Amino acid sequence: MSLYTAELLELLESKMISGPLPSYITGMTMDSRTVTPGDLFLCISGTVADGHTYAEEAWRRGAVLIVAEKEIECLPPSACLVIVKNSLKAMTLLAHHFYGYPSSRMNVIGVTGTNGKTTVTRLIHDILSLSGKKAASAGTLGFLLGQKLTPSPNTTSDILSNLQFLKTAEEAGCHDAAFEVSSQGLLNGRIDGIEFDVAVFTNLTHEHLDYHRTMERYAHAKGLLFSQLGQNINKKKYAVINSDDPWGPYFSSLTPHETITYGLTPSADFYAEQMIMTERGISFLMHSPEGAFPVHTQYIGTFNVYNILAAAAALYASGYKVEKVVSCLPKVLPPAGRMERISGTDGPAVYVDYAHTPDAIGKAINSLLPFKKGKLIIMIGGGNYKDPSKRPLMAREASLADYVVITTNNPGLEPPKKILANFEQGMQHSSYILIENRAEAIRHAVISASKDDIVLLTDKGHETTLLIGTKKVPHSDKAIALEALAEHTDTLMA
Ligand SMILES: CC(=O)N[C@H]1[C@@H](OP(=O)(O)OP(=O)(O)OC[C@H]2O[C@@H](n3ccc(=O)[nH]c3=O)[C@H](O)[C@@H]2O)O[C@H](CO)[C@@H](O)[C@@H]1O[C@H](C)C(=O)N[C@@H](C)C(=O)N[C@H](CCC(=O)O)C(=O)O
Ligand SMILES: Nc1ncnc2c1ncn2[C@@H]1O[C@H](COP(=O)(O)OP(=O)(O)OP(=O)(O)O)[C@@H](O)[C@H]1O
Repeated sequence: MSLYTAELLELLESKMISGPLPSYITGMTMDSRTVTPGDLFLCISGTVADGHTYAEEAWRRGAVLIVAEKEIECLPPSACLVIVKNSLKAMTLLAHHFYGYPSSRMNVIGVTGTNGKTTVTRLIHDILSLSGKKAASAGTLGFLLGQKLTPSPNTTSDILSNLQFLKTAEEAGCHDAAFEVSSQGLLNGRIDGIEFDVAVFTNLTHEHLDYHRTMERYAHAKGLLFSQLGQNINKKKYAVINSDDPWGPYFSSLTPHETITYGLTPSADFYAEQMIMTERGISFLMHSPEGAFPVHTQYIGTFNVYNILAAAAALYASGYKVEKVVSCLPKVLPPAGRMERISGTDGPAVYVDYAHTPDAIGKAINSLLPFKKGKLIIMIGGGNYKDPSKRPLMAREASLADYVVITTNNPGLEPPKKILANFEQGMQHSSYILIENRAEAIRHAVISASKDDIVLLTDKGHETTLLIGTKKVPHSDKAIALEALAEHTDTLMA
């Protein structure tokens, strides 16, 4: 793939060019470590590093054009440097042109909210795949095209990666793509200019307040997705809104486009009733603008009823028949590490989950309470200075369980004792224990369980590393729990 440089640079209003302009570029990157010969390298000033300091390395690796915000002295005169006012904005403009505006021809669904983004995007992806379509989704679990998964460091990746993914998806014959859209991603321009056709709001509760400071500012950041949806009023687009969430009306008000609501109340366009919960999954009757359909799923928890309604409403807004969507649901598996039951039928029931907000902890516990025969044991954790204000609230929700194991997760450079003390402030009863080491905490939670008990390990889900100090070490809640469980079940059965 290549593009004439002169055509590309015409997009930039004010720029200063020095050095000989190459005729064309063959790629674009903002990371010197990924430069291949013929690339355009964009210097971005980040929070940890400054891309301008890597310009010379990029040039040595074969970048033929450097776009930056200032002069770069170490570049040789033979290098072509284009100076712009804002390289992030320039990158967005250039990238849309370079990748050929794929979102304008595709159906792009953006999913935002505090909890449920991964679950809803994966539901959309898997339902489409099961109905024989090539589907794409992007989020915390990575970029998924068909069944090919490429990991990504962020929930919402940078604009270059997003556009490259959309282009690859379009070329692979994919018409629909579902993106998880985080508040940080929105504020940092990671989805700027992408033409969304459907924007989904799941819920808004306490999270990331170290970053946003207030719920109003957090809501404003998430709302940018809905404002972006409103930019092209000539095209039919939809906002899909959880009408049971107190923030629902705020998000609907941000777009002039049609709103489709979902929830558990009959006034919603998509609503659920007659819910039957078993340990194997939820069944319910889904009312929709196309009629009522019985739904059977392998998901557990009322919160997943909301996620399923959100996915169904988003697919309906995308032109798919509700009956077809519902017919695929029994085969859709929940994403890895989300209320994933890792134990068999002998011994305690052990679940690995990704709940890391007060709301999610409360909902995860409530989803298991109907099946409780003995004790419910929960493990909660946190670390690395990530929104310490949510910790006492998480502990308060965790107090719904009979026994609470409080531990760290990715402690990073934060003192473990301080993390545990933060959680301890919110405990509502005295049946809890503080264990700094996460692996030890998992083993303790599992061996404290009797045959009829339930163990819920939260906060880590699918992740496979643990940040200790500045080092990432391999770690899996699931693997440690399975090992402890195998030994413990033998003892219980002996
Ligand atoms: C604070 C923050 O948002 N950081 C994001 C940001 O990194 P940054 O601006 O700090 O980048 P940097 O490391 O300083 O580097 C600056 C520039 O130098 C370049 N560089 C750097 C090193 C080098 O050798 N060569 C080189 O060219 C980099 O490629 C970059 O262009 O841009 C990077 C690329 O897009 C992101 O991966 C990174 O996310 C970090 C990992 C992160 O943890 N972000 C969090 C806050 C976040 O965004 N979280 C939300 C999830 C929220 C949720 O749902 O829970 C998310 O969407 O992931
Ligand atoms: N609709 C929901 N309401 C409340 N809690 C939910 C909901 N959906 C999922 N959860 C809880 O949140 C956890 C994370 O779910 P999911 O990964 O779908 O959310 P997310 O928004 O993608 O999170 P993140 O952006 O942090 O990756 C789940 O393991 C579950 O405990």
